[in-house]
Amino acid sequence: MHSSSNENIGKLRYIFKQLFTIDYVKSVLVSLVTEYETPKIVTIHSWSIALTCRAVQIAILTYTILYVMGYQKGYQQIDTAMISSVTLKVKGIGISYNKQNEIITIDNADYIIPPQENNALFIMTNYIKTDQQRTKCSEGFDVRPANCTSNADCTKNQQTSKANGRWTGICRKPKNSSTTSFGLCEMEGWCPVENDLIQPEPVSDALNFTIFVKNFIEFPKFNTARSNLIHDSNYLKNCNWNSVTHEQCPIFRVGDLLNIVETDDDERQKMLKYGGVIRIKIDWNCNLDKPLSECIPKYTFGRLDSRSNIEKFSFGFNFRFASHWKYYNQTYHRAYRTLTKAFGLRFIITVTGQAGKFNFLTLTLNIGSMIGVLGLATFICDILALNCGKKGIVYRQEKFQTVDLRTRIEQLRRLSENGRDREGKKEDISNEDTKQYLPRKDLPTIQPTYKDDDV
Ligand SMILES: Nc1ncnc2c1ncn2[C@@H]1O[C@H](COP(=O)(O)OP(=O)(O)OP(=O)(O)O)[C@@H](O)[C@H]1O
Repeated sequence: MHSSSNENIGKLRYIFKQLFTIDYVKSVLVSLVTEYETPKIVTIHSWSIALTCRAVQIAILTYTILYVMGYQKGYQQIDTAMISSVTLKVKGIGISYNKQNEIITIDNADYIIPPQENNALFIMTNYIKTDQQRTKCSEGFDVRPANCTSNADCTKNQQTSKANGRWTGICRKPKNSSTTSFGLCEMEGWCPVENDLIQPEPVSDALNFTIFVKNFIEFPKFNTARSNLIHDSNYLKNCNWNSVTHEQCPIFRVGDLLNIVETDDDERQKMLKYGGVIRIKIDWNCNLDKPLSECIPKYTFGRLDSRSNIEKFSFGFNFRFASHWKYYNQTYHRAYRTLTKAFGLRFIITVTGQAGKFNFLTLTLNIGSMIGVLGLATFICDILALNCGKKGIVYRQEKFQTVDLRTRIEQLRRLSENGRDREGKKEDISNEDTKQYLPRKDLPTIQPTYKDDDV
């Protein structure tokens, strides 16, 4: 076992020595500058394989030219790292009524809360205002645990999270009512408690409010900046966005946006009454190989909240805020506040986009990829030609050339026998390692005594 592995190593050494003589290395170096090698091409005369190959090549070329180069503009460098700034301003006068049914006129400073936000805007279209002061009063009707028949009920349920103030432990009942009748627990805090069980009607004219969207963008890779404002101030002063006639006007009527995002009249009215969230998407898709004036935004709109008939638990959009003031006179001072529960439309503005410009490097890379993908045709046709059909075996024989190691070794052996290497020079066969693989002159056969597997 051990001697046979030594024998194998010896054989390999001999072969390598034969292959890598100094003269051989020299000849390889000379051939590097004097010989050009090219792959052998096998031509197969078969119309079916040829047509398949052409069909695949045409499909690849069509895909590359029409889709990659034409539609995807594979010759352009793309900049998606767009920088954007958005400023929003709303105009319009709204009319609402107070509890005494008096007309209240509100303007943008009243209904835009807060006055400025990042890429968002809230327009208050409905509200419940409650003037309050710090004192003791009954809990709200909608706070269920506040229903009581005795003081004990109010002490027991003190920990409710819906409480509007600190409960005093007293059950307040209407005057002259019996001991068994229901009352409400007393609380200490801002009184009276807000009553939002009756929803007022939304601000009329809210649909005619207009939103001015000012958007600036920059594509830093191409050092190009654009704005959504058209350089025609007379036009801008009088226009309102419309998807057909004024699609580049940056002033949007609230009613038009509601019509786009919600087709149902009843649902639109509920959005004004209970609030809602609307998305304004500004999309810049610029081909900077064309004139810069053609780099214009596209506006799309959508609803970002659930409809009232789908979401029963919580629909619309509302929040509370309070404005505080203090009243002083010579004898006392008191703290007051006006609590407002605001319902309205929240607009979220998102800006997306990309710009493309001709770039030679991108073009050559895509052409290189196309040439690489063309090799797929040969790959597919080779599989078909060599493995499918009756002639497959014939094509395989022609295409693949088997290197017969046994013959090659025999050649080397003969060379050694003559005492000359492949360049015709005298071979040194004095080495013991080499000697053991030389044919033994006393044996009648010239067949090698080792198998392919040994090599
Ligand atoms: N929401 C809007 N609807 C209609 N026009 C608007 C709106 N917002 C602004 N504008 C008008 O667009 C123009 C540019 O507005 P910009 O805010 O830049 O100027 P401004 O003089 O500060 O505006 P203003 O004082 O009228 O609010 C002004 O004529 C302004 O009145």
